[in-house]
Amino acid sequence: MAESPLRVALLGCGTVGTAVARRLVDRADEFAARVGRPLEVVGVAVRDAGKPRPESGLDASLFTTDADELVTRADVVVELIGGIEPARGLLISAMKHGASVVTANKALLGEDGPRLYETAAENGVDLYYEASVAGAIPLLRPLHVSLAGDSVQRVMGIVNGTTNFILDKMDRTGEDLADVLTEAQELGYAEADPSADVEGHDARAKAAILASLAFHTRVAAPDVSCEGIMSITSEDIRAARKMGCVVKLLAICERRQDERGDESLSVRVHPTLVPRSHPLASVREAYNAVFIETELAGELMFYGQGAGGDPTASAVLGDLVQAARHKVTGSRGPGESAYADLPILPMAQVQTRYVIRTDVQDRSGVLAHVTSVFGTQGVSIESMRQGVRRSEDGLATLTIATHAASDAALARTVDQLRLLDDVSAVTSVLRMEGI
Ligand SMILES: NC(=O)C1=CN([C@@H]2O[C@H](COP(=O)(O)OP(=O)(O)OC[C@H]3O[C@@H](n4cnc5c(N)ncnc54)[C@H](OP(=O)(O)O)[C@@H]3O)[C@@H](O)[C@H]2O)C=CC1
Ligand SMILES: N[C@@H](CC=O)C(=O)O
Repeated sequence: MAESPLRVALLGCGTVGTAVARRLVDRADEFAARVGRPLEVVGVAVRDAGKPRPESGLDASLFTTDADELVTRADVVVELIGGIEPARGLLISAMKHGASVVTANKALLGEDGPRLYETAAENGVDLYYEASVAGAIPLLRPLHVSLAGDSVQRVMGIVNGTTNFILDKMDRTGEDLADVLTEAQELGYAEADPSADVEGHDARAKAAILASLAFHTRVAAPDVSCEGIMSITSEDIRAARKMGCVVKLLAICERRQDERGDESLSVRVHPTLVPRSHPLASVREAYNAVFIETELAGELMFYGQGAGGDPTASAVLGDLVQAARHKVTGSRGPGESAYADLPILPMAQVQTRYVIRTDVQDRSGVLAHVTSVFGTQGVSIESMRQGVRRSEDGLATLTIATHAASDAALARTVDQLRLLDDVSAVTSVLRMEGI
């Protein structure tokens, strides 16, 4: 007798949901072979059930607006709606009804991950979310499973495709941010509300997920210091180019140890100058790349497509197969590990290198005044370069690169610079990594 199918409910049929559905339809036999039983899509919850969706390959009768009912009659629920509610309530209800769940929803995991892990554990079901960070790249399972015997020191990378697409295009064409953002939206990379991308909130949620897995501790999105790319101008990009750098939005999660040996974490997202010779500088378009530094393995780099329907569907479907196999075989995958309970270092104490651009009066004594401000605040200067005097305003650009300094000391330095008569404006302050 033929095996009865495993029931799959899809929540959402947008950019990612459509790609997932299409593949399930086109490769039904392969999925049945991999899982050990056929997968049957028993329903798809959407906002507009009457909208024609021929690209999904699914029968129109499967579409419904009653997601609450749908999740009660599935073995595996795949959530691709996004946002906090109704996604959270639906996932919790699905797990309470005995379904394993797969989601690509980093906003929800960043906000309320522990509640979801607990519900999964209480109900003996799987919760998988590989697609939530870095789209297609197999990253979370290697971090959580493959590196479980090692000790992660640092995770640093480009985890938002939309902002990388924007910064890369600005670098290559000299265009302004607003023009390039529209193109990223049209290509399906951006979130429903693109401010989540450009203000760094999407990368912040991903950094929280990465730090939690890397350091076996609980980090939520609000714990992550976050600056987006809205203030980056084409002038910043040109100036970076002159210095042999590119600007990238990086997520950085680091384990620190003080003199007494006490451990803490720094988790942050901000635009960063990266030398063109660094591998992260060559990450183009909507690609993502993540470096992991561990005690035993050393440096690992993960690279691939971080956004878009098909690439993200790859990760979602991998999770679906895994969850479905467990349903068939009865064995569970790895659960959450959050025993370490490490404190998060406040951003003011985090040490990075900086590049500060100022417009100064081109007259004698100016360099001495500027360097004395840095000296007073204990910020060590690595190099200083003055451009030629501009005919239109008589000012010159002075670019100062620092050695590692705390965020707080740097902020005081910038405040003091702004008070100097010689300094007409501090035009840019950027952190620098990857040297
Ligand atoms: N796009 C990408 O490149 C990536 C996205 N992700 C994540 O994947 C998830 C889905 O993203 P994406 O496919 O781009 O999103 P879309 O906005 O393209 O699609 C969202 C889908 O959810 C449906 N929906 C919205 N609200 C409800 C609701 N209240 N009840 C039922 N259905 C609803 C929409 O229905 P309708 O079609 O009727 O409007 C639509 O089908 C998000 O969590 C996102 O962060 C992760 C990695 C990459
Ligand atoms: N909007 C996100 C989509 C994937 O997570 C991005 O641009 O990376």
